[in-house]
Amino acid sequence: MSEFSWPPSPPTDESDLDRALRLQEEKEAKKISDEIDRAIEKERQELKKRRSAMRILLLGQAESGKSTMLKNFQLHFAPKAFHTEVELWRPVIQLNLVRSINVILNILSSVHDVPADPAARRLSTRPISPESHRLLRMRLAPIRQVELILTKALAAEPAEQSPPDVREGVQGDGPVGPLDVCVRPGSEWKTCVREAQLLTSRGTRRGELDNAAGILDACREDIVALWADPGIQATLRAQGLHLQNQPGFFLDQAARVAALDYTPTEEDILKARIRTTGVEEYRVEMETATEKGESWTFYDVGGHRGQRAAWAPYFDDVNAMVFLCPIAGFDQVLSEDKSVNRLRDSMKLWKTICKSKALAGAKFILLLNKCDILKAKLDSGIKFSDYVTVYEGGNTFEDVTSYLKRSFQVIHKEYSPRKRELHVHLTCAIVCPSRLPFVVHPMLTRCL
Ligand SMILES: Nc1nc2c(ncn2[C@@H]2O[C@H](COP(=O)(O)OP(=O)(O)OP(=O)(O)O)[C@@H](O)[C@H]2O)c(=O)[nH]1
Ligand SMILES: [Mg+2]
Repeated sequence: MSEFSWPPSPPTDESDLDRALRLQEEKEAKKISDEIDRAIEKERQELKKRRSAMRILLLGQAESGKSTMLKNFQLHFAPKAFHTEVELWRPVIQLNLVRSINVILNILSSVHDVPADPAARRLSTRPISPESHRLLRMRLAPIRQVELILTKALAAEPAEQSPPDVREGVQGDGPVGPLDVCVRPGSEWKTCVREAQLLTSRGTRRGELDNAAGILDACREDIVALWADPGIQATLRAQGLHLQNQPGFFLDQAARVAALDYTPTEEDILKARIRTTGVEEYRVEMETATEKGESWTFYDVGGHRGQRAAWAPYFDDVNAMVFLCPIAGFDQVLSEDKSVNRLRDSMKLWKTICKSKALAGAKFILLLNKCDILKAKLDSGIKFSDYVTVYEGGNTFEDVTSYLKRSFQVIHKEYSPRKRELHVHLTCAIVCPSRLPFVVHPMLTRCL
């Protein structure tokens, strides 16, 4: 036995009385130690129970990154559950890709002359489409069928086809913009995809999803050529279209996404776009060693203006509120109201949330999101002060973000019904592995 082992070995000359006393002391010591262990375990269980009761509300305007932040959180804390759903995201991402392709095809047909009949061509005032574009459009015509198949498989709403208006923040007038994938509330779309995939795996007949994947694969080279074509890029620029900054942009990954054996990566899933409708409840059953056994409930809301009335019933009952502001939207307008600047809408919304008495007891976390796009915009020369005219600082990422941080903090201080701590972070929700869970989790844990 080592000299440090406990309890120490009794002396060799121990008398009967000493032995009885020693055994008594050891019994007492064990009792105390067991009590301490029990108290620690009880505290641990109680903490776990309280954490299980953790309810977090995610708020922010549409496309601010709420659902993405939740996916990122799941990826980190419940990776097994996240990975069981990888296959379900394939048709969503394919649909995201296909909608971008169809937007380009719509634009090409709206700016170029198409009539095959020479007489009609002569009468048209529109520029003649280059032969290469005409051929691409012809060969990519089956992509419209793919959009129909995937829209049906996801039980999604069909997208507006015209006008093909996807300038910054302008996604058509209709309820579903040409790039937005809008499915039924909750995870019903997952059930639909599961059913469609089951049909395919039974092999009784070729599933619709297989047909869609087959067409996409056959069109792969043309899709890549469409996006790489300098003439098409120039047309998009001339129309003020920056598809790269739009949600669910996968054209730069087309060769991979359109392949028959495509499997979504974690990053693809974070980039995939599905518009949230209503308020969706998600339970994240934590799998990581320290948090194992805990279950956190998130309420992920739809951020479109028409959805915001549904938020209020959830205010009373949450421990924490995470507000996302997509700060890259300073030069964009809302898709639902083109007269409203996105950043201004976010600030107004923030003020309303700060003022809310029902949320007065909740901890607040503010995530200034889409920092990657903000940086790219500022670096490309877009002037922040052209859109926020009161801003007099430099056009650097650091200057702009510290101004935004201050502005949000001032609103919070001024309008909160009572003094409350505010945690503010600059984030990019599509990065993985991300710092986001490490930032958000400790702050949420402190809310208990
Ligand atoms: N580049 C970039 N894209 C992001 C970031 N965060 C989210 N996105 C993308 O932005 C799009 C919209 O994000 P969502 O999470 O669906 O937005 P939301 O707030 O849930 O929107 P609603 O459900 O309509 O309220 C998705 O395609 C995301 O992948 C980010 O930090 N950077
Ligand atoms: Mg959402």
